Amino acid sequence: MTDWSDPDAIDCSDGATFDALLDRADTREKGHYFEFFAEGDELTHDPGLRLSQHGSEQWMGQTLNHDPAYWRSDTARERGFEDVPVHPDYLLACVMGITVEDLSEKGGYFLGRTDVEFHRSARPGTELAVTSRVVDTRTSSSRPAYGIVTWATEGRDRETGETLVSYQRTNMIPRREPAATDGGGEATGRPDDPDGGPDLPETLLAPEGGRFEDFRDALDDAEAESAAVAYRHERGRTMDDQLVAGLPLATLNTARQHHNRDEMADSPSGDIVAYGDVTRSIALAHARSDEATYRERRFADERFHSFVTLGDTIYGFTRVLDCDGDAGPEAVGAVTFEHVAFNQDNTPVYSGRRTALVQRYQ
Ligand SMILES: CC(C)(COP(=O)(O)OP(=O)(O)OC[C@H]1O[C@@H](n2cnc3c(N)ncnc32)[C@H](O)[C@@H]1OP(=O)(O)O)[C@@H](O)C(=O)NCCC(=O)NCCSC(=O)C[C@](C)(O)C(=O)O
Repeated sequence: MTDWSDPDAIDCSDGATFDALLDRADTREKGHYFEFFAEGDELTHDPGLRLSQHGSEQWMGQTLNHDPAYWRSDTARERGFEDVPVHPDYLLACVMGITVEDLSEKGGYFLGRTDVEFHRSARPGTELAVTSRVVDTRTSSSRPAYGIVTWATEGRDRETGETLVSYQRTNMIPRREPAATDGGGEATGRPDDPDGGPDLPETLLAPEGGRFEDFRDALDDAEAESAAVAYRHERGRTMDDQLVAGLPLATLNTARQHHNRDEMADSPSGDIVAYGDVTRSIALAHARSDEATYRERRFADERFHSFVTLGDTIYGFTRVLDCDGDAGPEAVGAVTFEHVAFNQDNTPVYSGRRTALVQRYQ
């Protein structure tokens, strides 16, 4: 009779026997299926994460976000920070990263996010406390293997209890008992146009520079010429392993989509995909490199339209929607942009509206 306490009871040299053994073993599952979530449920996310200067600098370097206020104390102070804070994209990615184990580790893709508000900046060393509330659940009509869940999430400073950032995000989440298989067709790669809104005019203007007045003057010119203020950014960034797998893991984002090629081979994307926050941060970096950003304010209507996989290159396109000269301190004005990230085939992969305070000419 086999002695099951014998360390040699598992014969690793015999592939077929081991295969049969795996077949009989239950898998201790991670994450939750769609059915787990009920509207109104509150979840406290336990993974500890301390925002670090290294993490922030690594994120900024890899995503091309080079705003000196997040690297250097002299510029940080000039811009009204007490000290060098972590970059807001890193903060947001970390707050979301540590929710993944509870909310979306089971799989299914990040579809969109809205009402992203930065309440205060965070210093390196801040320990996070993150909670989420289930806002909405519904089954997907086009992809019966999935449900669609929306959560409201708040990231706080664990020591002071102050809210740092809050948002609502929506994911596809696999159903425990899918109505059918995947059910959906290939992603179209075309952004939805929920309003069926008008196309952009023929004439697209670019602002002369990156200061508040440049955006305001461009909008005034565009109105006079029935044009739009919309332009491309020159830089591109090819998705390598560090971006696709490394950065999400550094934020404790355990979604298999980013680091398990084996599991993802049978998924709708067929391969690992970039964390949405990495893709968006790269496109925003391209846009910020063409503007004198003072402070990030808020994001709305963020959508992830198509997969980004290893080897794809991310470019940015920006449209200026609005300028508000009365917002924020005297030396700045608020500009609302629509940013689109697109790949080497000009396929949009992300879009979202962003309001930032932008410096004026002194
Ligand atoms: C997923 C794909 C294949 C679906 O492609 P499709 O052609 O089926 O597309 P769809 O029409 O855009 O959407 C399917 C359903 O979702 C709904 N929907 C869509 N957007 C929203 C939204 N914002 N709010 C509410 N609902 C939304 C939409 O209304 C529809 O509902 P229906 O099935 O009942 O008709 C396609 O959209 C795609 O390729 N998207 C890109 C996904 C992606 O790469 N996301 C980022 C990476 S995953 C990630 O970062 C993971 C993370 C952060 O780690 C982690 O959550 O754990």
